[in-house]
Amino acid sequence: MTQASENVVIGVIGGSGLYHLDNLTFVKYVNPDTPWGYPSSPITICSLPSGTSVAFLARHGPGHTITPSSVPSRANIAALKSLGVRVILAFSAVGSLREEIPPGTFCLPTQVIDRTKGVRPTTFFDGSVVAHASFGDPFSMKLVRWLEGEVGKALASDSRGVKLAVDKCIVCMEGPQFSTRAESLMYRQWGGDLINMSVLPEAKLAREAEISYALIATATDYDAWRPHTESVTVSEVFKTLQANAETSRHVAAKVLEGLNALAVQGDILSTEKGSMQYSIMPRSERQQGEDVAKLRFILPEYFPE
Ligand SMILES: CSC[C@H]1O[C@H](OP(=O)(O)O)[C@H](O)[C@@H]1O
Ligand SMILES: Nc1ncnc2[nH]cnc12
Repeated sequence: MTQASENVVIGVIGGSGLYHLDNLTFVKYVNPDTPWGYPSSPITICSLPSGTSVAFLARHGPGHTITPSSVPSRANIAALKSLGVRVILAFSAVGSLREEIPPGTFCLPTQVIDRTKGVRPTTFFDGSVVAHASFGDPFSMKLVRWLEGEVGKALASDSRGVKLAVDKCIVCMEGPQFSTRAESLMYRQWGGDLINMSVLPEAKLAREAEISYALIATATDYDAWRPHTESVTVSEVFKTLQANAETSRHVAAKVLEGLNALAVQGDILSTEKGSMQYSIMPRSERQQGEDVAKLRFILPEYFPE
């Protein structure tokens, strides 16, 4: 296993349609081997105009060959953490469950409803070391509040006229098939505003690794709830995917410099950093050495040699 810190503080995860940040300067690829295997794709280290490096990872692989249920999220989060990443800005193509969120809208959700089906590993603590991370606020609220202003400004400076919706609730479903109309209507009744297949377990694992995580959800379709309208298809999603990816690259280029400065200064990390200290169940001689060694990879401060 390689645990070579690149002194990169910000990680970007790209979803459907967002397979690179080629508007930033390419530096190199790195491919950390983690106790949970290799990430979805080699990670691209890119530099911002100031020379600051950021890490980019394509969630479904560079050729979109990994289904949402098979994304190696533990390896992805562990690999980013091993490079030094403390903040993840994740992008996702999402369906809209609300008339007022048309395709093309960018959203910053603050809540999640879990409709995954237990087929994805959801924790780093599945061996003899047990932990219960707080997840009432599944996104880093300091990060989300900062992004509301900065993403809003970035979108206002772009010619596409994309709107930003805030304080939304995203449903994470098990794909790969899209929802039935009945499910889509039910999610609306539950208070869901958006739907995707990817935010979990990614957000949970980022929390366990004490990484501040926020999602920029980019709406591609109206899912299946609208009467007299065709339910979502991949060709529908593709109509907005490319434009959303270009806007995402514009947003990333605009916000990453400020985000890096804020992360280095530290306050934006303060809710997540240190949060696992009291989430890990007390030590016992029954904890296995190999489990402790794996956890040392993501949380070395709690599992010293
Ligand atoms: C291509 S439509 C369904 C697919 O798109 C989203 O992926 P991502 O979140 O990585 O942008 C959604 O979650 C599904 O995985
Ligand atoms: N309608 C939808 N349901 C789930 N994931 C999606 N990703 C994009 N659109 C989606």
